[in-house]
Amino acid sequence: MRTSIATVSLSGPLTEKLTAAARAGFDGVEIFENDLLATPLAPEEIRARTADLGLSIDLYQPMRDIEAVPPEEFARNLRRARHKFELMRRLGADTVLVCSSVSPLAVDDDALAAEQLGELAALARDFGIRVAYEALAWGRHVNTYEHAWSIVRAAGHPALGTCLDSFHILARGGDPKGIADIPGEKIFFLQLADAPLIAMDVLQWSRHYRCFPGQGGFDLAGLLRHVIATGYRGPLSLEVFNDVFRQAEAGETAVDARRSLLVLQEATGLARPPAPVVPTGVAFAELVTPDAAPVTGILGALGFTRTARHRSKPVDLWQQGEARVLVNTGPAGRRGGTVLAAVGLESPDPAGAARRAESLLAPVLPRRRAPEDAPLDAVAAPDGTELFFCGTPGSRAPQEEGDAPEPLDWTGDFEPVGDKPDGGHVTRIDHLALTQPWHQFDEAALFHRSVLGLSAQESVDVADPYGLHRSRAVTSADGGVRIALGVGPAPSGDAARTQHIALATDDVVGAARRFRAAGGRLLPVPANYYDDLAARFELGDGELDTYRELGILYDRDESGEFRHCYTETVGRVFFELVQRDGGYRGYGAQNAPVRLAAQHAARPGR
Ligand SMILES: O=C(O)c1ccc(O)c(O)c1
Ligand SMILES: [Mg+2]
Repeated sequence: MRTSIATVSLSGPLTEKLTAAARAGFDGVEIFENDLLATPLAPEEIRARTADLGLSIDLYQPMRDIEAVPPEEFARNLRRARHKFELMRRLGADTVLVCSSVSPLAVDDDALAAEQLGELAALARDFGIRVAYEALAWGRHVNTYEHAWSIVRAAGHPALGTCLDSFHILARGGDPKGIADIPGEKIFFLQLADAPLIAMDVLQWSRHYRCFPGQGGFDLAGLLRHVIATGYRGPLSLEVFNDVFRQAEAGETAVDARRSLLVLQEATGLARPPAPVVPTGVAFAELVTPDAAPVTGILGALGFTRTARHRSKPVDLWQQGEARVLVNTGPAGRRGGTVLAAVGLESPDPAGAARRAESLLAPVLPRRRAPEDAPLDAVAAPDGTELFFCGTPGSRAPQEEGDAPEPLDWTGDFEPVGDKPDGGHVTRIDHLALTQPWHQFDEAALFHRSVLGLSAQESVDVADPYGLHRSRAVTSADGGVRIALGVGPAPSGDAARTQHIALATDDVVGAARRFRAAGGRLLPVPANYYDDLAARFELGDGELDTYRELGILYDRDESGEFRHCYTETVGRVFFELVQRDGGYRGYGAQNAPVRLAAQHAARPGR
């Protein structure tokens, strides 16, 4: 089916919105009246511009407060409509959206509404235009899709149909089953928007918090199935009023938007992108840094050993158990300080994972970053983190003739340096925590969920001394891959977007002691935290003292316990040591405000 996006969903002047929509691969746009009023382009120029970009103008909107009004008012409305129909003729747009009246002049009289909408449709038909009548959730008398449809049916005019908008239907708790009662050819337009499930005034909710399908809590796939069943074959159009998208870069938002539609189309059988290939583990985390010493000092104190060096680049492999950290001092590090620039994901089918990613519009990175590198498939996540699809441990290039020569084992690029591991306490990477740019949190969650096939957990808010920090983990079923996506208080520059590598250990006390004995500095935690811990939990003898001494934080849920502590921060990056016991699945969110405050306090200059 054709895809479309409302210009109100994107930021910038109309021309930028159109370019962004076209580049992201949309087939058409809904032009919002405000965008038209504000552009210096004549309607004919907009028409030419959209045509050049390969876009159709699928809808002009909105026309407001038309129906169920006294005759003299309706005469004025028709005059207004005639102007707009003339404009639409110049634009080359053939469908206009009329939303249900919010005017105090409107009366609760369906017969009058039907009669006047019929008259409007008769006028529209003279211009070759169709009228799509939409129930706003806060319409004065008409606020459900069933009601709007019953008026359209009563009017019985071929140029009058209805426009369904998922937000208005689902925000009021409407049942989309009834959509099946509408003949497909009378659904003139379909607008799709999701929204987070928050209790608030429906108009404010609609105008500020809509989001793209899959980013909120509505069952859009369920609704869409009902619409498809009617035989509707018009565009799937995104109409998303959102305060963040109004500010974010239009090109990025448009890609996020199109990805959301692809995922929705997949969920409803309208599209068949390559199936997701869920990663099974973290092959490596790669730090890029202008100066290796601070990072390798921490890694060494944590018990990591430099086991190998890249054959041709200034990249070292530091390893402990199954945890592998690459330290790259190449040119990239001279730009942005110390950052977690790349993640290697172990995949049972790296090429399939890459095909999935590409089909969902993930930017594909060159397979070889240098001629001597193993040709790994890689894509960029929304925050720019490079994701490499690596083979699973032990996987080799297919050896038989005709097989693609894929050296899936990236470690082949590395030459052992002979240093032997000396027995630290770290076993593997438990999770990676990546703070996202302020405007990309929802996009990042949808990206990791849909592109990588990970499951998104509940989003949690934690207090930071300078604002709120939101966090949402995306994980594989067995916890082999866990990525905690976060977003800090806005506006936060790149430097404030911390990233951390959480390292699993079976003995966090031993690991912390080893780190300290080797000269590492753990994040100090205030005494008040431990007084509170004593009040909340009955811990064993001496346990609390040990935690207090080392700065270990503690949490417990129904299924298990969590103990964790933090290193100092280098550039944007720090490390966490975590010990999970029992089936604890969280990340210590309860402790995050204390940790965030301690990190602020530890910043140089405070
Ligand atoms: O918020 C509004 O006014 C508005 C306008 C047009 C729409 O299609 C809509 O869903 C809402
Ligand atoms: Mg709408």
